[in-house]
Amino acid sequence: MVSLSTTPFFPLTAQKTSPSSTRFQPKNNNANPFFNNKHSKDPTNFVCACIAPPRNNFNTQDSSAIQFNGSSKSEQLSTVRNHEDDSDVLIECRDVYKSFGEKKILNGVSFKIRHGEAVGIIGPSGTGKSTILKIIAGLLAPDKGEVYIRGRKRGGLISDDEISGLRIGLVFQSAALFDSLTVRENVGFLLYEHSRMPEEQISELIKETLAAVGLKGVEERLPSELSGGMKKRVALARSIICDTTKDSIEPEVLLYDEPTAGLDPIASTVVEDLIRSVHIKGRDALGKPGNITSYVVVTHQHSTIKRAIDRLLFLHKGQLVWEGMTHEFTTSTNPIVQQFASGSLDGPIKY
Ligand SMILES: Nc1ncnc2c1ncn2[C@@H]1O[C@H](COP(=O)(O)OP(=O)(O)OP(=O)(O)O)[C@@H](O)[C@H]1O
Repeated sequence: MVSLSTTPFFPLTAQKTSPSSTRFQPKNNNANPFFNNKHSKDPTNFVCACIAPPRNNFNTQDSSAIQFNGSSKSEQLSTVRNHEDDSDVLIECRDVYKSFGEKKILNGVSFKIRHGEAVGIIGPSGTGKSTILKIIAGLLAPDKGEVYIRGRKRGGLISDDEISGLRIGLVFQSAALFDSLTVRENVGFLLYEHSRMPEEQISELIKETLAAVGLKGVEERLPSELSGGMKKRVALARSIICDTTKDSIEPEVLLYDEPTAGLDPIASTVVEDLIRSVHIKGRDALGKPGNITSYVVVTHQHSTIKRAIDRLLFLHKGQLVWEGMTHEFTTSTNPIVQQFASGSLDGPIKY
């Protein structure tokens, strides 16, 4: 199943104008949330895709600990414990390179995201964290290197819709809601547009999904009537809602780009707990297990790292320079990690 830009069911080609639905009409016409994305001015960038056939034999154990070898000069990584098999790998980036014009952003990034993982990508500003998320989501193509989705090499951006088996959703930092649509219409957008579910059933599902992210009675509000934290929760609801009438529900990986940026500490905690609660290892506000198989969070916030992430990938100058479990982050002897963790001006990271 192809995924989206902000929701797992987003159509392959992005909307160039406000959504025009046969089931609902926007109240005004300034609504394309995809123009709000941090770097993209061209809506045609918002094609998406990903997937590969289902593979059985998932290992649902936590990921193994991988730690940095302590050498900041070589910035080499050593894997302390290898997985015996890769049958639980949902996404793999292998030696990914990306430049924008003359500017080299990613310089050979490799990592795997496994079934059940909660992974964070951290590192200094401009080091390519959002870029790698967009490459995973299929919004950008790497210049070199490959992305494998459940063991299958992704061939392109929108060309992958014939393969299925994993949904990948990207939750943008800006929440990227359609301004002219109500919360109900935003959350149910793709079900209204692309499913055969009856409207009543969609409405019920929207209500349930909003309740799962702790929002009740806001269905008919416009995004402008919500706080920043509420918008992020609506965006999260839109990402996790899915067509429950389908025979099989595919596993889903959610990619969060700075989900707590701009929020006060308490609102951040709410969002961090929500991210945990919609994961398969969590429980939502209604006490039900979440349906997000694995997730990846790009963040700068210590609270988010501590509260919502189990394993960290540290990117610096377009390379993976450290990876390890979250509890290893603050005790790492790697000077890059130490400087970043302490916020010191002295160290290898220069601005
Ligand atoms: N579509 C694009 N066109 C041109 N340059 C881009 C584009 N997307 C990203 N960049 C540039 O690539 C670099 C990396 O951007 P990216 O957003 O991936 O960094 P980041 O690590 O997420 O940064 P931050 O932590 O500040 O959000 C930046 O210099 C950015 O300006």
